[in-house]
Amino acid sequence: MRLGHASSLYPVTDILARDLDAADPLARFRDRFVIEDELIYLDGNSLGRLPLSTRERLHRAIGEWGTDLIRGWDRWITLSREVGDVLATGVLDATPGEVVLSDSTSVNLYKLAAAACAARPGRRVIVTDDDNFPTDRYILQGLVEARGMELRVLKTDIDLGVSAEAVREALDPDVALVSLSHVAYRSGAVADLPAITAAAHQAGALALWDLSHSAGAVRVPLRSAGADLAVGCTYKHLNGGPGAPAFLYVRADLQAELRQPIWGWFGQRDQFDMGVEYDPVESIDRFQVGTPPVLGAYAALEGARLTAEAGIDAVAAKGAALGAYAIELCDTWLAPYGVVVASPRADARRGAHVTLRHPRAWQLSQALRAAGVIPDFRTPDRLRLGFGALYTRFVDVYAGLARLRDILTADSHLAFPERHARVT
Ligand SMILES: Cc1ncc(COP(=O)(O)O)c(C=O)c1O
Ligand SMILES: Nc1c(O)cccc1C(=O)C[C@H](N)C(=O)O
Repeated sequence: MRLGHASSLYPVTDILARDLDAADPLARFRDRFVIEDELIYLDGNSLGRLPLSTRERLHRAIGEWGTDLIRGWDRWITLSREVGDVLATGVLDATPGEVVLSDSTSVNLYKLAAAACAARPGRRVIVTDDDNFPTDRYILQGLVEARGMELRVLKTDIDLGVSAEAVREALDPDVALVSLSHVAYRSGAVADLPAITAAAHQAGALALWDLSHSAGAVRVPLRSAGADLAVGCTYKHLNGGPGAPAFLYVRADLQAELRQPIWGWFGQRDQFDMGVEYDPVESIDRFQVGTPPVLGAYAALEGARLTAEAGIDAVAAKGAALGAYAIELCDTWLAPYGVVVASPRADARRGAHVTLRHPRAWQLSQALRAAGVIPDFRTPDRLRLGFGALYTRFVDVYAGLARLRDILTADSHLAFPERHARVT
């Protein structure tokens, strides 16, 4: 599906949107989700929609709890690996045995960052950027404080993301780890994972990627880039549901070498022998900690399977096309009202969300909600529109931006109170 780039291609009717939906190879996947109203949901990159199969699977899982009781663990005990393998092969371009479902993204980031630093003794710097997601920055701040290390924070253009050049300049023999987001949460900018990973390796450092906004949205070239480490959530583009467990990736040849700091019994060799001393297995399981949340893991499994079934290439192409269409409509309709595209314009440099800048973004977000459109507000003045390739239609993008245009035309957002500045 290709979009042109001349605004004149977009007449102020929804005919093109309807044509694009008619030609969309993923259109049939929308029926696989619970969608019971006319809401225009453009926030799937905070929380994805509920797949029908997940609702059904969770009912079944609860039934299994009721009848199987402790015997259910015969199956549940390997569920985290089962989901990991679906993610590895169907979503992330990794190998079975390199990904496991575990904990939250925050906790996984801590585990892998600490393991990486321990594997590079004598090096005292972690490199990140000032627009990395808050939890990433906080986890790294805590880690360097605890280990007597230093956090080297790159200044980023928040619309364009972190550049490989900037990372290269920050590297020296003191750097143990580079920890960045692949797709930036605010702008959707895609970092050059292969180039940055290669630069980190050249400097003798490891690279750790947060894939929360990438998994199920864009291709993640872990294998071809020789990526070391990654973490990410399953509740955004993977539609795993609120609080669904996160995943972590460790390249196969690094697994036995790395030692993570939370020594739990789910990483232990012969777990049910209840050994006295911690003796972790050599596989990806050594990065697990404790009992997995089984219901959330089933939800993550169904979500991951849906993306794998659709195919990540088709998913990425649709996300890019929806974004390109939103950008065109913004240029055509919204630019005269002072709305500026605050995401990379090139499809290859953008994930599955588009961010718009406007001084009254908060009020616009409230007015949109009142008009049946759910966007996200992000500080300081950003309206973020997330596209779920499996369920967002081009007519949704059209209607969402048409309502934004109407709000701006009527100044109806001014009726909503201003947001008191809070720094994030
Ligand atoms: C890039 C990124 N990392 C991490 C998180 C959240 O991590 P956690 O699930 O641990 O709250 C988010 C969103 O909440 C995110 O966008
Ligand atoms: N994880 C979230 C939560 O627990 C509550 C509200 C929102 C979220 C999000 O996912 C926010 C999202 N990561 C973001 O990029 O802004």
